[in-house]
Amino acid sequence: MLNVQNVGFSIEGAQLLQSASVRFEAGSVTALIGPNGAGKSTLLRIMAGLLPATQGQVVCNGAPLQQLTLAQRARLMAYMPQDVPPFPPMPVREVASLGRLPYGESSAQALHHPAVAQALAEVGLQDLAERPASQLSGGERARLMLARALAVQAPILLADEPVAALDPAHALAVMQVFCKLAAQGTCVVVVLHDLLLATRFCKTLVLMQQGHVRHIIPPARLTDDMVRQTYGVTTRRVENAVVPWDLCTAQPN
Ligand SMILES: Nc1ncnc2c1ncn2[C@@H]1O[C@H](COP(=O)(O)OP(=O)(O)OP(=O)(O)O)[C@@H](O)[C@H]1O
Repeated sequence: MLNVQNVGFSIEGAQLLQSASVRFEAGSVTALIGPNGAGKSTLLRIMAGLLPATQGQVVCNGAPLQQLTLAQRARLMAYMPQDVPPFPPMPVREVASLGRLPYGESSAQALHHPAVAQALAEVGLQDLAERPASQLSGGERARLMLARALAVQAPILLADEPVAALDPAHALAVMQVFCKLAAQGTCVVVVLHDLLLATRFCKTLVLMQQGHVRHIIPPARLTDDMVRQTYGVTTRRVENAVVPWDLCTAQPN
């Protein structure tokens, strides 16, 4: 569905992404994992068409991304950014309804579209729907950004650290929503630092380090050595999921 072909990105002499090639399939949840500064957000932003690749291309359903119009892209892909901006004092429901903008609906239609109510319920914000968004806590703001993306009901969902600010219950609920969407055919790509959630819920892991895609593997093939070499931490296992456990005495490669 989304084919990243030999994509690189450099700026002011710094090579942030090196010849990345990854295919993201419909009906699956893929995690982009890797340490701070590995290039995960850069790759996600290029996939969303928000940053132009300086090498290679992203092909979406057979068409290079730059051949799609902005309107086509907006309906095809929903994007949740890593940084949540301060919201104006408009109601939570209205912020979520901005996800309907790509469809040219009136604000009233968008506000009452079932996708908006569903998105708010999926992130557990239905009871705060009429509250000014400016009053939300950090985790609630992150959930609202996700609700706005979910309200698009796009076949591709790109989310940058959607659970980083969430408590365990909401983080689990959001991962379950991603799995449900994947089961309905959505291509979900999510940047995660939580290896437990990544290995438990995602079908594929794309392990990045220093601008390189190091491994594209199912969670079962994520070895302790890979984690040690990439993050400099030891691991424990809970069922089949990986938990970072201790700092290695040796520096990571
Ligand atoms: N304009 C720039 N010039 C030079 N380096 C930059 C520029 N913008 C970003 N970088 C660097 O590019 C690297 C990749 O950034 P990116 O945001 O993609 O990392 P990330 O894997 O998402 O990290 P994190 O987990 O911390 O969010 C970082 O080391 C960052 O400092």
